[in-house]
Amino acid sequence: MTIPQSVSWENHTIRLLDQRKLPHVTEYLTLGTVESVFEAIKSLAVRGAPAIGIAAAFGVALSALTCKTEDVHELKEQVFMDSGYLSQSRPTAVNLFWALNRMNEVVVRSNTAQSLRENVLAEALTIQKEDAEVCRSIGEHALTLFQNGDRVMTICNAGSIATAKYGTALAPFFLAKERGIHLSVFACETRPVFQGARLTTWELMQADIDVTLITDSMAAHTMKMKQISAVITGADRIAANGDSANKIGTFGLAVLAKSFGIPFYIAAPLSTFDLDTPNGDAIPIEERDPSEITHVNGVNIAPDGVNVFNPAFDVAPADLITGIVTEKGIIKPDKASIAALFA
Ligand SMILES: CSC[C@@H](O)[C@@H](O)C(=O)COP(=O)(O)O
Repeated sequence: MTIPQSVSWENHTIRLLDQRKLPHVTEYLTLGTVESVFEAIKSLAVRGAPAIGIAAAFGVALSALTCKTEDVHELKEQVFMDSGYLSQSRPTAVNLFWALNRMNEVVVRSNTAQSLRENVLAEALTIQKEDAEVCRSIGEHALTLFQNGDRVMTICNAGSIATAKYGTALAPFFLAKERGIHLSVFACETRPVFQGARLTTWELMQADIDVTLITDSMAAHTMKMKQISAVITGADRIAANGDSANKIGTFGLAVLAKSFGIPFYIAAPLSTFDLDTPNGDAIPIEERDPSEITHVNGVNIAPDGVNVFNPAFDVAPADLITGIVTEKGIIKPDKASIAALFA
């Protein structure tokens, strides 16, 4: 695959693909402070649940490496403070909190300042490496759901740049391509920030995968006219009962899929499940700046002062989800199956 890596660790800094500039400009940010990592996550320079977790993990490594004390207690205090700060960058993707918890555990069990620094960097690199393997497995399982010639709809970008590699919902398309299986993807543009129009189309075109861009409002008509065979999306947080939060518009696709009798799949790693959240109503939904809706590429397209509601995510209830594709296989979206996954 020729798609660039969204996050990497280079020369004691984070090299970050600036996803806000894609597809027309491929530019990298060099992040050397925890504050710059926070800003990169908040402003969507890095986005997608697993990639946010990876960036935050490297942020914790930066915290440890840039704090100059040799007193391990002082160092721990600083790193925990920075970890807490990073946890406030975005509220919905649980991968952020999952990655920070993993990093915090490593901090707790480190006995010297030097070992702490070595351990946190090693853990961040492990989180990244594991995510690539996990995404490939998700792709393998998801590919069993599709047949040569299928037309599949997706929304947002759950691709390679939203993860360490391969993506979640897009992983089966990359694997299908490798194996000569022809799948056509219909990508919803994903207002307001256009992750579908800018990122999903770009990633799939880089890999020479058949992709057609539609606006979000064309989903129902396209399902009918183009004989869409399935919908697959990523997730930002899956509650203990299977309710799944993902990019705004996903809920609508799930309702439409049900109405057309089309299977609706969520593809996500175990790090996206939150067993402490009982159902979708308890998932915190991020609300973002109104300018994301009133402005397109900096141009104001709405009357000044208009009221705006800009939730970044919605929740597809479990009863609309046909199956959740994980690295351990495809499960039913219910409490028992999810509990069994973690048993
Ligand atoms: C593998 S990425 C899964 C989800 O994080 C993705 O579908 C999504 O909703 C991303 O939202 P974003 O606001 O772009 O971070």
